[in-house]
Amino acid sequence: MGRTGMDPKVRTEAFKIGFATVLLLWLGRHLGGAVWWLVRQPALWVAAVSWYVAWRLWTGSGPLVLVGVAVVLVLSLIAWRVTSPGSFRGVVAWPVRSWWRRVTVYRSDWQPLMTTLKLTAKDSGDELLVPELLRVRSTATVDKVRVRMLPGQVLADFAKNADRFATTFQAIDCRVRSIHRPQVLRMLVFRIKRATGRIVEPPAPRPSRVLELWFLVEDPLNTPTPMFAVPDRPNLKALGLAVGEDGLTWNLRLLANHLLIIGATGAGKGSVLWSLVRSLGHGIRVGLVELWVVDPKGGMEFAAGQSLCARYCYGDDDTTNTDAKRSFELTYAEFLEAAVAKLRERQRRLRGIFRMHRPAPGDPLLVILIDEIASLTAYVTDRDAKKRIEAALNLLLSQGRAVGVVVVGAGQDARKEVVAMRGLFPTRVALRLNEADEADMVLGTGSRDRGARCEEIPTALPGVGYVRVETNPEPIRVRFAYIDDDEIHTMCSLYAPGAKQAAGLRIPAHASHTDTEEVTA
Ligand SMILES: Nc1ncnc2c1ncn2[C@@H]1O[C@H](COP(=O)(O)OP(=O)(O)OP(=O)(O)O)[C@@H](O)[C@H]1O
Repeated sequence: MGRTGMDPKVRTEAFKIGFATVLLLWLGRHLGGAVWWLVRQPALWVAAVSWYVAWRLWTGSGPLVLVGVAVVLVLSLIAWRVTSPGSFRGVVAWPVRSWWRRVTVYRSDWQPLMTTLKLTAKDSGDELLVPELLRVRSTATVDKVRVRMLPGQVLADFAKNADRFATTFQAIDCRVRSIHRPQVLRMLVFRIKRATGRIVEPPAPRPSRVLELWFLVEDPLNTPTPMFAVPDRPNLKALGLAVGEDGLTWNLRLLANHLLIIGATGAGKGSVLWSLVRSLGHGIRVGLVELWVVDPKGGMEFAAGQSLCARYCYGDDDTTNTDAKRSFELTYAEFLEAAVAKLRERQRRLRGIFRMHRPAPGDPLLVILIDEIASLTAYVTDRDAKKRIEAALNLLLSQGRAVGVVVVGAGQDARKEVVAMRGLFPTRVALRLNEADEADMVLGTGSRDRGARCEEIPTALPGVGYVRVETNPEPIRVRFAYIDDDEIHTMCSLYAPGAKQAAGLRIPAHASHTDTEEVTA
């Protein structure tokens, strides 16, 4: 080794570049950057074109014409806002708000904040590197700010500063969410394969260096979520049940899924269950969906909706249990074993033909809905019943998804000794909980650190909770729609299996929610 520590056999050649080339390269780089920046400034373009048109009108036709055009423009915008509020928001209101918030709120304090939080770095030339503020997308309630992290940074570096971000930008709260890299080509290949009948898994999400900060500017969840319109044919991959912090609908994928709902007493578990049942209304009516309900609270939750169920069981003084000496808990076991028999029958029928059951009238999606799941797991005293229930439940949870048997369980207690099989539920909802450590028990380790502070949900906000889906570890805060007793009676008359939809009868849409405006207004 030589004095420099380099291999003496390796010779580094010196390249000489002329001053003109260096200047050209420098200009090319900076001009290219400037052009690219200009292309990405729609507000600037709109302003420039408006000024140009205004100037031409002023000089060509006089100020009166200019004022006339301005008045017509304003009136057109008002008419658009009134006749089609949804498109107006998407095309005008939210983009303008996004630009305004970016310029007035986020841009000026961005670099000082990054420096204070030590999220900047210096490159070899001593130039300060700052995480790049990419774009701001605002809804009526949330600003979604995209940031490109510096090399070496991870989401946790930002997540631990969420409170500081919120305070700096005067937001109610701030959530740090990861963004997956777009996979246009891989998704295209996946869709083509699926369209040609090949059952393939969608491409796994790819991490990226971009993350999103969600600043909650107004909380749309402070007001109850109105009921959603019941679709004529439920989309089992996206059932609208709740509203998210961005004021938009949160959809549940029920197909090939299981759902666990945990919440303290009065947290609003009933609203999640009934919102789900209601969204399935027409599916139940035409036999696309079959509801099997276990209601161990003596029928207190679901008795009013019994006519919607293909099977219904409430244990205790269940009329189907005629032998007084027999433990009522065996009724639960038999109920779940009947579901397992269905599962086995479907496995036999579909083996080698389909890998995924496709629900259809006559061959429905079976939804096994269990309220107070602890009554079937932890509180069972009959040992035989306990073993049989556990075996059946585990089978349904581990093998049911592919054959169209879905389990929806609700309860108050998420401890492992109470719901040992909680890991088998891909989608989980944590409503208000009593203890801080319960959020991680329900939603998975690290969920509380990612913002799911369920113990802080006020008792005055029943139906508010955090949802975590299998494909995204970040919990989403939502509020479910509340379904009252009158609505349950209406549902029974409209959606009971086989209920006739009279010709020409328009099923009342009830209160329907479609997007932010209706919620926050
Ligand atoms: N989504 C909601 N929006 C507004 N109010 C709600 C909502 N959900 C529930 N409530 C109110 O809270 C009360 C309690 O709700 P619910 O009975 O669903 O709670 P729960 O979690 O099922 O309680 P428990 O475990 O004691 O049965 C309801 O009577 C209703 O007044």
